[in-house]
Amino acid sequence: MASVGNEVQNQIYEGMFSPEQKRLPVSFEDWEKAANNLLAKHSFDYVAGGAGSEETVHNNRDAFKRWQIVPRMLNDVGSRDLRVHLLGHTFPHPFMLAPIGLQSIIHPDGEVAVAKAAAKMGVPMIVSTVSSKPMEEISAAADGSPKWYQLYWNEDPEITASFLKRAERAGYTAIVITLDAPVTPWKERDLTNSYLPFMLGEGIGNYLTDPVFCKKLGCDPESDMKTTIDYWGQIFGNPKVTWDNLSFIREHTNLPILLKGILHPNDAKLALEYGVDGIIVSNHGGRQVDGSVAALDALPEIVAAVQNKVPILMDSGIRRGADVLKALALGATSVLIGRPYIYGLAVAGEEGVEQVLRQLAADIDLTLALCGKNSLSSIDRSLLRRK
Ligand SMILES: Cc1cc2nc3c(=O)[nH]c(=O)nc-3n(C[C@H](O)[C@H](O)[C@H](O)COP(=O)(O)O)c2cc1C
Ligand SMILES: O=C(O)C(=O)c1ccccc1
Repeated sequence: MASVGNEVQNQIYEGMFSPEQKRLPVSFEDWEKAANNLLAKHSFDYVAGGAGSEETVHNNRDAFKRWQIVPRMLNDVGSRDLRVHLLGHTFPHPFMLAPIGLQSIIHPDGEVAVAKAAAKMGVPMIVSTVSSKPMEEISAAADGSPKWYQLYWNEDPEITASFLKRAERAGYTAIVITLDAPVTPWKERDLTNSYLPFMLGEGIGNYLTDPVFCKKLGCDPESDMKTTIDYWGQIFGNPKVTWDNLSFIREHTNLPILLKGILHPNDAKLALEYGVDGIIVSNHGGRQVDGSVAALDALPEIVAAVQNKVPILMDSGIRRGADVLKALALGATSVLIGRPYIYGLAVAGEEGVEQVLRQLAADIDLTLALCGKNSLSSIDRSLLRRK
């Protein structure tokens, strides 16, 4: 491999071309296939599936194909700067790990394995409210590496406040509020498999360890799982919240707040009015509304509406380096990946996640160079042509 630029590049490529890497898949499709072979059908379907006919899952991918990269030549790409500056921090790569709940259904080490792999690569992890493990344990595994906390509103404000306090104390540096899941979506694979893992107590690690939850429950949560899950079902989720409820979150945390699940430019404008610190354009990987706009297609109008006032991140359908560059060219500061790292976790635990992250980082680096660019900040709309 000729000239791999700087230290970050050297770390990405370490061992990548050694024969033993042949054990693990390379393409997204092969990771997905390997995960499908290893996981129980209901678990794989839970991850891969989307809402209804899964049209949105397909829309997300099709949207990337409608944009084509027009590479430039002779621009000195010997060393590339892949860093991203976001909310006062500098991250080595332009991607983060999307919040994904219930990871113990994929691998017994779940979020702990993911946190270790992310920390090795300096990739920030966003930890879900419905993580299998408690947020403190995941934070300890991340060993000082940056992580954000994703909040699902609870019916009970005291529990929500307790989660926010715990997140700040455990070293999380931003709060991501997910807006696009006010109710449980219509997911036909899960209904066909009769598999609703959160009703089996798979994603309640944060609740089992929460002093407010436990006090209200009035018993030791682990000793009476049925009562615990019933109570969790009563307080989890809050479809009644409105924009005005954001003030409650603001009052209970000093951390920056990002809203995840914005698709309409008018909602992006409202987000600015309500003083949030960032926006994540996302359709939850196609898991909520069947036949909804692809996240990438929603991005340009939101970028125009926000006018650089806050950073915009994007997820849903990112699979390869070129996808990341397209999202950045359309105005995203960084992106989130979901299923790709979960398939890495399914196939080879921590090592699998690390390998997926390295492969994506390498693909981004090489594609950037081949586009005639040597930094992410030099990417803009002029890199793309709409098909
Ligand atoms: C199995 C699974 C569980 C998820 N759980 C959460 C969650 O707990 N909180 C959340 O905000 N988003 C959740 N998401 C959505 C992801 O954060 C992200 O938006 C989506 O996976 C991105 O799309 P991609 O998988 O196509 O990359 C989940 C997605 C999957 C696949
Ligand atoms: O599965 C999901 O996408 C998700 O966000 C979720 C929401 C509630 C409970 C468990 C997972």
